[in-house]
Amino acid sequence: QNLKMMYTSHYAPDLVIKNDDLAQIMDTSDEWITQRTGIKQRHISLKENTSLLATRVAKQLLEKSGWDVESLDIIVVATMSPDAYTPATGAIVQGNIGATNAIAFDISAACSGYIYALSIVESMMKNLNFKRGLIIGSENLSKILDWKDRSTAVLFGDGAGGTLVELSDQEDSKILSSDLKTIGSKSEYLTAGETKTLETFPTNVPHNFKAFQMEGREVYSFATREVPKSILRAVKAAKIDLEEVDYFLLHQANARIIKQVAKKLKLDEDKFPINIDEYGNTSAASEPILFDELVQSGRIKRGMTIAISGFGGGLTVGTHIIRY
Ligand SMILES: O=C(O)C1CCN(c2ccc(-c3cc(CO)ccc3Cl)cn2)CC1
Repeated sequence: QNLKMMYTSHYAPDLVIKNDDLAQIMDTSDEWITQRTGIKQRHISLKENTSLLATRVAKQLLEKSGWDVESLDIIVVATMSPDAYTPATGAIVQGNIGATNAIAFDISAACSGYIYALSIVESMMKNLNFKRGLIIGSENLSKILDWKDRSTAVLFGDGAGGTLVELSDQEDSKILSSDLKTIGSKSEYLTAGETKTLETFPTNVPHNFKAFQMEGREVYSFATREVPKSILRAVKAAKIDLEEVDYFLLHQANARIIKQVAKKLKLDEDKFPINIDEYGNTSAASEPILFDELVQSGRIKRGMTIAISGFGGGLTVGTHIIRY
């Protein structure tokens, strides 16, 4: 049995903050942000937390598919900005949409979260004889950023993207191969939300929540080194040639990184779509948002072979080769 990507959808909050808006509140410029990242604007959530962004995507997917919500067997939300330690954002979504027959939980793999979630859902659906699943990448990064740190605050945005998947006997559409890798020795390079306290019986819980921090140069070089390797491992495992991949959907962390990966693989940049200009870096939401935009625009068609890669906090990297 094979996992088939059935429907895609995405949602970004209405408030759009342009680079010039940020230049009003911190020492940065549209020119610097555009040149160094490719970002022109980002969506910022004022009232919708991570579960609400994810719930909108879930409702859009149920609308688009016509599926009965009670036919869902599993819901996984990939996020590094959950509503809370508990309940899981996925469980909140399950309650919001009334998917009473679905088990629901979160996974935490930062910008590779959607990629890792796809593998977890595929394995659990095959093992537990599930039929239908919902995977959502959802982030409220604006709530965990240090808005005084211009080196990171300008890079991120809020949003959610999701996919309805179905286990099917058909051979036409499936995950051809998966490559997942974690380098925990470099985990300190990208952190957020660490709660430190030295008190034995702390009186003020939660302790001082630590905002997002990143060793940009280290993460940047990790990405340009590890992403091409992950793609090559996945292509080899799929027993196809690199040239047979129609599109490479890379985590939208930085436009220059995406171009550098294309160059390293000696492939045409047209095969590496970029929408970071519109959304900024939305971490776990970035791959499913890009995937939906390419399906909706008709650039990705049934029968095509796509590579979808995530990379970031952990540090983690992962690639699926999917025959769509
Ligand atoms: O050019 C410059 O000076 C700077 C150099 C540093 N840059 C970076 C560095 C790392 C990331 C990044 C972030 C995540 C987190 O989701 C995941 C994956 C990556 Cl590769 C994004 N930008 C921005 C431009």
